[in-house]
Amino acid sequence: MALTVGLRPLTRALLRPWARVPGAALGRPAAGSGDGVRCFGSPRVLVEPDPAAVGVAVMKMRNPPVNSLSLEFLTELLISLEKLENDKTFRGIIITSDCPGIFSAGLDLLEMYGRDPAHCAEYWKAVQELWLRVYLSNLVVIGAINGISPAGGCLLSLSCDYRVLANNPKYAIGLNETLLGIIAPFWFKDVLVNTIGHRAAERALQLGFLFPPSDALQVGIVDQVVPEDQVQSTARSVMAQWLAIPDHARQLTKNLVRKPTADRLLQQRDADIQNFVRFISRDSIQKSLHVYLEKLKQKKG
Ligand SMILES: CCCCCCCCCCCC/C=C/CC(=O)SCCNC(=O)CCNC(=O)[C@H](O)C(C)(C)COP(=O)(O)OP(=O)(O)OC[C@H]1O[C@@H](n2cnc3c(N)ncnc32)[C@H](O)[C@@H]1OP(=O)(O)O
Repeated sequence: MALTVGLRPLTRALLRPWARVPGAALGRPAAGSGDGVRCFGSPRVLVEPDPAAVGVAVMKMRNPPVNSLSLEFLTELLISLEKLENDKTFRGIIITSDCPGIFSAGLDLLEMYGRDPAHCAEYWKAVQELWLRVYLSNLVVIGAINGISPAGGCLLSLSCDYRVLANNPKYAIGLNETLLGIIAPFWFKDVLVNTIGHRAAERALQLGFLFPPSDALQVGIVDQVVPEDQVQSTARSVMAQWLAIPDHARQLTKNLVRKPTADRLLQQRDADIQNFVRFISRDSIQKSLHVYLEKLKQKKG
């Protein structure tokens, strides 16, 4: 039976079909242009132009305590990314965190636990949308990963064009869904397989590996590991290298490489939402989430 996905006005305004082709005309006015200071403020997403690099924006996630991807946070991220995408003065974004020690704790478990099917459907649609937005962005997207990034946080990192991870043993990265008693959806899995290969992904996904920096570099889930105080400067240097390539050639090539993976979701978005809602609504899955949330609470003592 088809689910009725009732979207709230803000989310509805934001979420629209994906048909972006690199180089295609973008239909919205340039956000923030004309005032000389392009700064797309929102409560949880700080976006400012990089003072040291023309055409580069730094996007800082600040949804304390752990940058969990709640529906509101996802919506703000989407709005900021759309503004940047539509502002032709920007060619690249560095995504980083404003929460010390945490890049992102992944999807907000409270959006999936004890919620009704309509809410879960709306939430999952926003998760899909953020992934598509980042994964298919025409901009160069560099992840300056300055904290731990499990599950959805790892997917966000994997969707960047390049990942720089701070060398701190606490900053583990990986798709750890099985540790929560849930599973990574096929498009999370596809992105991991594309990045680290089939066999490594098979092990990592089943065992819910969270790779510390040295292992993360070795398996290829990140591209570079650098001292913590050099993450931002390294991301800037890498950005300069990527921006040296003509945009149209880079964008078309990115699309060539990434479109087949994105299309697998685009061709079955509604079915994916229905599968998610059915799965997450199961008693056994809700029980697993409850146990995991309790463990997080108890950890505090
Ligand atoms: C055949 C069937 C087919 C079906 C197909 C459908 C497939 C669909 C399947 C479903 C897929 C769902 C995918 C989910 C992906 C995810 O992203 S799940 C989230 C995974 N995240 C985590 O495991 C991280 C959990 N958090 C932590 O490990 C720690 O919090 C931390 C290491 C990030 C930080 O530690 P610390 O600094 O010590 O802070 P804490 O005290 O632990 O946390 C502070 C505060 O935040 C709350 N919190 C932490 N993480 C989350 C989160 N992800 N969501 C919501 N809330 C979170 C934590 O409970 C604390 O809250 P309180 O202060 O106690 O209120």
